[in-house]
Amino acid sequence: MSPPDFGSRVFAGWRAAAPAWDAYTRHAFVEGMRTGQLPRPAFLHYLVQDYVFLVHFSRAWAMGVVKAESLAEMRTAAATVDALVNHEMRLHVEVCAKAGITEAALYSAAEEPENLAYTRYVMDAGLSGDFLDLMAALAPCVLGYGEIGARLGREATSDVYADWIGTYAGEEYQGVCAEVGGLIDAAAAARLGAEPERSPRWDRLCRRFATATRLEVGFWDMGLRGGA
Ligand SMILES: Cc1ncc(CO)c(N)n1
Repeated sequence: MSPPDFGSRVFAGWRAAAPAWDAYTRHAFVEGMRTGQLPRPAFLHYLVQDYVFLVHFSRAWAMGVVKAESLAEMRTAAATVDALVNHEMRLHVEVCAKAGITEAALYSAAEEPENLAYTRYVMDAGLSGDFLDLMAALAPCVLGYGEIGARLGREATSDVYADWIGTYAGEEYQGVCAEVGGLIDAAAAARLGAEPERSPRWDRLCRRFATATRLEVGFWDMGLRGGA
């Protein structure tokens, strides 16, 4: 249950088929957090946008509760909503408070186009598809940050962004990733059978995952722009 695949065969397959995966997980923004060279204004711009991202991302996970087809799926989706709104977002609120940005200002921040595009794409995946379509759009976010966090936890050469790295490298977030990896495999097995790669739905699911991965690259690009 450890990165990079969090014990999930389906995630490993989707990840291998997403051309932009390394551009996402090794983006200049990520490397800037690793070395501490990322300009603070870029980080804060990203973090404010990410707060709004997480509001909509939580709504998308809540749609997972709606689209679940078993109590086990419902439980994991509900637990992920809780982890997002009651734990992960604490990072954003606390770091921004130190920079003089209130939670009310975070909640009402104007969304950048890259942010809008990504969250509404994920929401639409759930609205137009089933639980598995939704999971393919959600997976790059959850598990990508788990992979980035775990790597930076090992490889960071600076403690400037230790709060961020600690959130995603920490036991709690890594535990969410392991649980979501298991959820995805079970969801795929229930709908596509024991060899999901052979299902006629497989290519479309890979494309969804690859598109969400490209939107993650855009999100980091947007963050860097905030430092200019
Ligand atoms: C853009 C983005 N992707 C993934 C995560 C992880 O939840 C996040 N906080 N923000």
